[in-house]
Amino acid sequence: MPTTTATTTHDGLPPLHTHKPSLRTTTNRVFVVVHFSAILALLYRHTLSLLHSTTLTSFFITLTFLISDTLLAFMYTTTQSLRMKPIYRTEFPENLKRVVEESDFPALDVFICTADPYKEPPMNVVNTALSVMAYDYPTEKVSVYVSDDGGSALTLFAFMEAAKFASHWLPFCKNNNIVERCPEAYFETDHSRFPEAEKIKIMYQGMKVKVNNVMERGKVDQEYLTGEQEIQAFSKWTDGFTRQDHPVVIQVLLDHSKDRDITGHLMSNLIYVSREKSRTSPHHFKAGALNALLRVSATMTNAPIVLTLDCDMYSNNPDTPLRALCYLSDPKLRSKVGYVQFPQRFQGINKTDIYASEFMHLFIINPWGFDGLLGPNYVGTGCFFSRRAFFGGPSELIPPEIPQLHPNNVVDKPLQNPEVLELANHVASCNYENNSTWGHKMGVRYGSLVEDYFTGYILLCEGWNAIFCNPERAAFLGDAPINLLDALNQTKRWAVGLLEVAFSKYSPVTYGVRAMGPLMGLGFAYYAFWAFWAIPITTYAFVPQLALLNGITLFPKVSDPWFLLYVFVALGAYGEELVDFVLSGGTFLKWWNNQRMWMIRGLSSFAFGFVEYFLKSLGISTHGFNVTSKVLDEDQRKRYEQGMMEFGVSSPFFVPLTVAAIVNLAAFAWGHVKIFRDGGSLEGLFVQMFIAGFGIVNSVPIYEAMISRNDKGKIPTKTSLVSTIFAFALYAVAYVTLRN
Ligand SMILES: O=c1ccn([C@@H]2O[C@H](COP(=O)(O)OP(=O)(O)O[C@H]3O[C@H](CO)[C@@H](O)[C@H](O)[C@H]3O)[C@@H](O)[C@H]2O)c(=O)[nH]1
Ligand SMILES: [Mn+2]
Repeated sequence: MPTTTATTTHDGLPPLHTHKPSLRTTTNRVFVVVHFSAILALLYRHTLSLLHSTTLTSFFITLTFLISDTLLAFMYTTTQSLRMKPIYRTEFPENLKRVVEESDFPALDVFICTADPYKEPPMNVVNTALSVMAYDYPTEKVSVYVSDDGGSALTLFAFMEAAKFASHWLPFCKNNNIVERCPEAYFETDHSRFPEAEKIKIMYQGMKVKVNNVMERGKVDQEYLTGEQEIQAFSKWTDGFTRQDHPVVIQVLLDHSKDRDITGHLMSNLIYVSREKSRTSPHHFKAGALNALLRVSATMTNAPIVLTLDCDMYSNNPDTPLRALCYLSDPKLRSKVGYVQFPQRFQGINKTDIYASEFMHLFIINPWGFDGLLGPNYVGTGCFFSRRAFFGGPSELIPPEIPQLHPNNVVDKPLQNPEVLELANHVASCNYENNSTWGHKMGVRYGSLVEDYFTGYILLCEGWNAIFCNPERAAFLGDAPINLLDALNQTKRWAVGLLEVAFSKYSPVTYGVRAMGPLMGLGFAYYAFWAFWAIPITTYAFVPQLALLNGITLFPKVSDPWFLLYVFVALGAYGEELVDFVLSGGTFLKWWNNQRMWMIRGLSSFAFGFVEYFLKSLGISTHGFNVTSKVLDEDQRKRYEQGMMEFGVSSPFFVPLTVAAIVNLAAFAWGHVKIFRDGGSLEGLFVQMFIAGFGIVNSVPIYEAMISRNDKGKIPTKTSLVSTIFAFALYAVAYVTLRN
């Protein structure tokens, strides 16, 4: 039986949270010993055959499998660390007000990042902001900061409209106790039982039309502006203003000391920030944006709790800050907890999640595993930080360069005080960080395209703990890519960013293990070396098949006892994943697609990520943060909902996938010919036939997209042709090398 440890804050006070270990802990631990022994036996066998290889070809083939299987074993070991002590938490937000007076709740600064109005429609960003402004939290304590790295007047315009709409939307939500506080999501369903709902819906749609008009024109015309103040706000967009080169823009859109909603209640602060940009200084993408916000917010409100959100992650539950507080205000945890991470969960995923973008392992399963150790990784959004965590480890504060940025500083001036605004502008300038430790010892860390992973990891290394909070009703809902190319580009960016950490002096296998112990270190290494999957996946996608085409046997016969070992190792690994996945709330089909996407990424995102990383290290190319598009194409959306894989464009990503699909099919067919026509024995070729067959089953969407589809999402003929040529070339190379 699991033991339940309830944490009571003080004598007699009700508990704020509890947690229990996973029931599978013991099974997991026993299984890893058995399974790992089998893996070692397999590697031993490879080593023996390597030593006894008779020809150069067999030597190289064995070496390839030895390397691939060693990498598989390494990745396997890293994931096991997260199976050793998973825990599940529950919190009791309903008890919070009995433990902490509402007036003692800490203030909350919310950061929302956006970077490009054409890839991240301003109306979506507005929805995210409105959903958090409507939190069930004392309004005077909430400040929402929008960081616009796109430096777009269109986004500012949308937010001016949003500020007006908020004065209707916020009281409507609170007075009617609406759960769904993101207007777009709310109005998707019918709400005729609230008389005002219709009126507000019309208002919302009016705002949408206005914003979309401005978007279409690409600029904010004077006719849309009311009053001197609004005109003034856009005066910074002069002719020389571009997204890469522009001054700081900070605009207070709502000021809680004076702006009231239509029922007369004060509203939370809403502040638009676009940090200064110049082509000559590095801006460090989202990490830079967050650091600028950390400083700007410090000068204006300096709330002790900071929530970071991506523009596409709206709040789906108004009590979320209370849940975070259940941990952040617990006196037993308070001084050690650096952040409380909520999982990324998504809206609009299709029934079987064809692109595996729910990332069940990344966002749910592994965080449970981390949570039983020191805490989950930070995933960039939906995370409540203690501001203090950005300034050195729990026992050693690194003071910022000016006292106003100190996490304990109390801001005693109003938001729009000229001195405050002047300082806010100063700390958002692009030279501010020169000769400072921002991004290195302080704030969000620089040097990786996955600033989230890197920063969370470093905070944990510094001695902070973190909490994984996964309430039943999703706290936040975000957008996932709905076409294959977007999905693969996203994982390629992650793969590159993770390699940047893997090969830095902070590598989890060295630095991480030293700082946090082997289990945490390995858990983080699993991600750092993510791109390494490319090697075994590519090997298994091509080598057994090319050997089969040339009649060469690579694996033990079915009657050989070693065959059983192979079966056990493979089924064990796959089976364990399946059990984990399904018991964590997934379905069999989602799991199936998840494993397919793992292979697809291996052949594309991971492989290309690898190449890109090494080209960059050699100084041959550079890489940037390519923002994922959140714009929905209606046709694409329909195909996505029907579960069709979207190719459409010709991209190098699709070539290895298509080549693999062709080679596997050819090998499988040729294997049959050999067995049935030439009377070959299935015994020896069984494993290779099985692998090719498995490849084929996984490639079904690719065959469909090559041959039987006629919609815009099919594989372009050019890609099919190029891939066929590559497949032949591979065959030719194999023929020449394997047959002698
Ligand atoms: O120069 C930049 C680039 C991006 N962003 C913002 O970063 C967020 C994430 O970008 P997105 O294109 O949505 O990337 P995803 O791959 O979907 O994001 C995941 O991966 C990122 C790291 O690669 C993390 O920052 C995110 O939180 C995490 O959800 C968005 O809000 C962007 O507006 C900026 O503010 N400035
Ligand atoms: Mn995103």
